[in-house]
Amino acid sequence: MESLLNLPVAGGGQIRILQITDTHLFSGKNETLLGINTWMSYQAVIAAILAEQRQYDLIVATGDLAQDHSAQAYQHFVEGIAEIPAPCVWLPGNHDFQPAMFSSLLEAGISPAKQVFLGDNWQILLLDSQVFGVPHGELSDYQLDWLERKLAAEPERHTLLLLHHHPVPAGCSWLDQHSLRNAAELDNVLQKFPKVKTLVCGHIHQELDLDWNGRRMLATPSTCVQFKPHCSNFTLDTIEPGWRWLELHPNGEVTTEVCRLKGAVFNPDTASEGY
Ligand SMILES: Nc1ncnc2c1ncn2[C@@H]1O[C@@H]2COP(=O)(O)O[C@H]2[C@H]1O
Ligand SMILES: [Fe+2]
Repeated sequence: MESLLNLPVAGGGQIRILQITDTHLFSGKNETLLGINTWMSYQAVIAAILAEQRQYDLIVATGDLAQDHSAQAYQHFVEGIAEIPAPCVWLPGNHDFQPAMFSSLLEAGISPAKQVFLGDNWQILLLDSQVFGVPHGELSDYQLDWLERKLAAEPERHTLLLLHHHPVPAGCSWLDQHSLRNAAELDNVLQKFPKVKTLVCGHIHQELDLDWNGRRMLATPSTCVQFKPHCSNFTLDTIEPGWRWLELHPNGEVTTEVCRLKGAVFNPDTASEGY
């Protein structure tokens, strides 16, 4: 688990990251979540990413990759991601089953590294905020200590911090009960490290770009169902599945954009009340 991935960066030092999140895949490729076939929407997202012809140095998968705990679901994830010519790293979400996730992804050559050096200026740290069996998140003392050690050991590097659960209210009260419960403890650690300016999460199935005590907190659409922003009760959105690219600049700045599929091909069952 302590393994470090050290990736060279070509050209002018710009680092190009692709974020894929909340694929919610099943063991069967015909299974659906709230009316959307998650394998088909994932495949459509991968095809759209390839059609854009952007180059990536790294893919980050930010949790809820499987919906049913099965090894096959993780193998389906690999089948899709293998089409994009870049290494991939991952972290778990509330729905993931880490024994199957770890071994299926490792067997496919996907590194379990939770620290990635990208050239000389940047690192990516991936946190595990899963509390097994419940939708909300929490960072264990081990995770918080690990984070502090990794940040303290690399004071010159800019750090992009990834975790599944949102540490700041998203504005949907039904989702905010499932947020990172001990965000204040994360904040305490990060206050010592002002070079951590950007956090990226998944989980809330919507695009978000908020300030969190002077840091930027980004959230990204799922590759399947979308949740409607600013709703108190569970509400699906009919906006298309998506993904995010990020460019990390040598001076610590981050450029980013969310992209979505075109055309209303994947229509969720808006009458459903949860899962
Ligand atoms: N109707 C609901 N009310 C509250 N939470 C829900 C509802 N339906 C699903 N959830 C949980 O909310 C979570 C938000 O995103 P997840 O994909 O992690 O998984 C979801 C479920 O665990
Ligand atoms: Fe989640």
